[in-house]
Amino acid sequence: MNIRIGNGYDIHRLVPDRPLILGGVKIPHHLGLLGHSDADALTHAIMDAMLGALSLGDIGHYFPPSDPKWSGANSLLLLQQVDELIQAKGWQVGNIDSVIIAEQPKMKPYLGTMQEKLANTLKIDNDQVGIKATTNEKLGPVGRQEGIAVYTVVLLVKS
Ligand SMILES: Nc1ccn([C@@H]2O[C@H](COP(=O)(O)O)[C@@H](O)[C@H]2O)c(=O)n1
Ligand SMILES: C[C@@]1(CO)OP(=O)(O)OP(=O)(O)OC[C@H]1O
Repeated sequence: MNIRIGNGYDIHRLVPDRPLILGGVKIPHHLGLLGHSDADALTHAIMDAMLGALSLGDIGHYFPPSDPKWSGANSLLLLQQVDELIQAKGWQVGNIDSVIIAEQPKMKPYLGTMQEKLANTLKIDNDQVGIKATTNEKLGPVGRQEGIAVYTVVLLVKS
């Protein structure tokens, strides 16, 4: 088989005094995402989808939240490591499709820069990285702006 598909999901709580980082982009907002690392839920969902596509477990296995080494970690650097892992097994990213679910702030002005940063990290073209945003129509914890969630699908192709 020359293609494999994986899906990823992540959610992080929105709290004061933390940066809001998604796809390696720092987004101005009065709340940020809580986590052991930089809490970049978009990059985390992409890594989980890449690992899932090859049945390689999840990011917690490679970067345990209990390990001080990953405190404040830049998730793009973790993504680079996951990419190296799949490449060593003979695979590369074909395309990514992600949706960020956030009531606020508006993501649209930052989606292009997220796309560029993720594509640069993975050494693929920008048009191989799709990122969309939607609100949760004020429903549930995401709708109450208690957190931001991300769903991702990744297609891997044999290199
Ligand atoms: N955090 C968000 C949420 C949405 N958008 C953009 O607004 C459009 C409409 O969103 P609805 O949830 O009301 O359907 C959406 O298609 C995005 O273009 C955004 O930028 N940031
Ligand atoms: C990358 C890690 C490292 O602690 O980041 P966290 O900020 O803990 O985020 P989470 O998505 O809960 O789990 C993944 C972890 O492996």
